[in-house]
Formats: sequence, C-alpha cells, structure tokens
Amino acid sequence: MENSVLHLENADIYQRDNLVLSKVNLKIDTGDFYYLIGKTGSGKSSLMKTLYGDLRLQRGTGTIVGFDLKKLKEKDIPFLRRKIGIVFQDFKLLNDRNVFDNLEFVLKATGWKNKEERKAKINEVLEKVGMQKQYYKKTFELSGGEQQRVAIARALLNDPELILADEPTGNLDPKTSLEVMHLLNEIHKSGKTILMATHDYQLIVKFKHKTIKVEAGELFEVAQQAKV
Ligand SMILES: Nc1ncnc2c1ncn2[C@@H]1O[C@H](COP(=O)(O)OP(=O)(O)OP(=O)(O)O)[C@@H](O)[C@H]1O
Repeated sequence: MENSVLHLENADIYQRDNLVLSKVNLKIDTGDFYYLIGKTGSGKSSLMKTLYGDLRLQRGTGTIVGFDLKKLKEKDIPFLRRKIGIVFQDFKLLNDRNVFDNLEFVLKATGWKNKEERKAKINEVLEKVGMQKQYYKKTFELSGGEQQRVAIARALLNDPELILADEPTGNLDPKTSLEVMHLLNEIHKSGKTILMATHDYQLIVKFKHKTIKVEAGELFEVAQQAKV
C-alpha cells in the first residue's frame, strides 16, 4: 500500500449538487503513467479538481500523496499542492512576468528562502524542459508549446510525488503536442508518476500507457490505445 500515491475507493465526484462520477475506484502507484480519457463533459476535469483539492470529496474515500481527501481543509491545500505538480491546458502562467520570475514566484510561495538555491532549482527545471536559454522572456513572447514547457518546469519545482496534467496538449497543434508529450514521457522515465487527462488519440496511439476511461458517470480501466 505504501507504494500507492493515489487511492480512491467508491469515491463520488460532484460538481455542486450534480453527481458527475459515481463509485470511482482507482489506484495509482509510484512510477505509473495513466491516461484519463473520456468525451467532453464526461468528468475528467471534475476528477482532477477533486484530486488537487478544488472540489471536495463528499462520499467514498480518497488518499493522495499522503493526504486524506475527505478530511482535507482549506489550510491543507497549499501543502497538498507542494507534493503534486499540476499542468493545465491553458498553462496558467503569470503574463506580467518573465519565465524566471514565474518560477521564482512559486518557490518563494513554497518556502524557498535562499536566493542561490532558488536560482539553481530554476536552472535545473528549465534545463529539463529545454527552456534554460529563454529564462528572461515574458510569457507572451513564447509560443504555446514553450509556455507549456515552462508550466511543466513549474510543476517540477518541488519534486512532486505525482503530476496531474489536465489536457496538457489541448491548446497545441499536433506537432507541438508530440513534442510536449515526448517531454512528459522523458519525465516519466526519470521516475515521475503521471496522470494525464487527454482527448488526443494521436498521443494515445503513439505513446502507450495504461488507460482509464470515464463514461456514463463511471470510471474503468480500458485497453491501451482505447478510443476516446
Ligand atoms: N462549475 C460547475 N458547476 C456545475 N457543473 C459543472 C461545473 N463544471 C462542470 N460541470 C459539469 O460537470 C460535468 C463534467 O464536466 P468536466 O469539466 O469534469 O468534464 P470533462 O470531461 O473534463 O470535459 P472537457 O473535456 O470538456 O474538459 C459536465 O456535465 C459539466 O457540465
């Protein structure tokens, strides 16, 4: 059990009073890469939001990176988010700052007091995503693919136990999507655990990983390369 970073049992996923997914059972172990597939509106984002504490888990049980989702309090959420890295479809970078400052903002907010250590960590993660030479650029000067690389670098800053990526290629063209997917694959091979929601059949076929699907209010494991 100590191997699992995420474990849901009979978890009901709600948006306000609407039951979106019922009785979700899911276990993700250290080193896994799972795709989460399903049609628009099927509940992928709702599940992700529950996992990072944006929606409350009201019924069933759930633990993620050592946190009990049922007992999660508002004050726990920043601590939970230090142990998971989140990557969004629309990048969610701060557009009034450059790349370095976007990353330093997160480190300062998560208790990194030493400037040299912050600098070294930022260099390290930017190198991992191939963006170290562009540290001074404002985010609006970057292409979508470059912005997503920076967002992935940001997700890596606190050495997360789990990366949640919600449609990370959803705003990218097919070629750039493949590049970003190569990057996520490399990160996985370096030992990270990843849950990635996607619609992108091109990626599912090219990069084979275990796959779970949401459909008609339920979540279940399907064959690799299953159709969305
Ligand atoms: N803030 C909200 N309040 C109430 N209902 C919502 C809210 N957000 C989403 N829903 C509903 O919850 C259901 C699941 O939506 P969700 O965004 O989780 O689906 P999804 O699979 O991520 O879709 P997409 O691929 O389009 O992002 C939908 O029926 C949607 O209308």
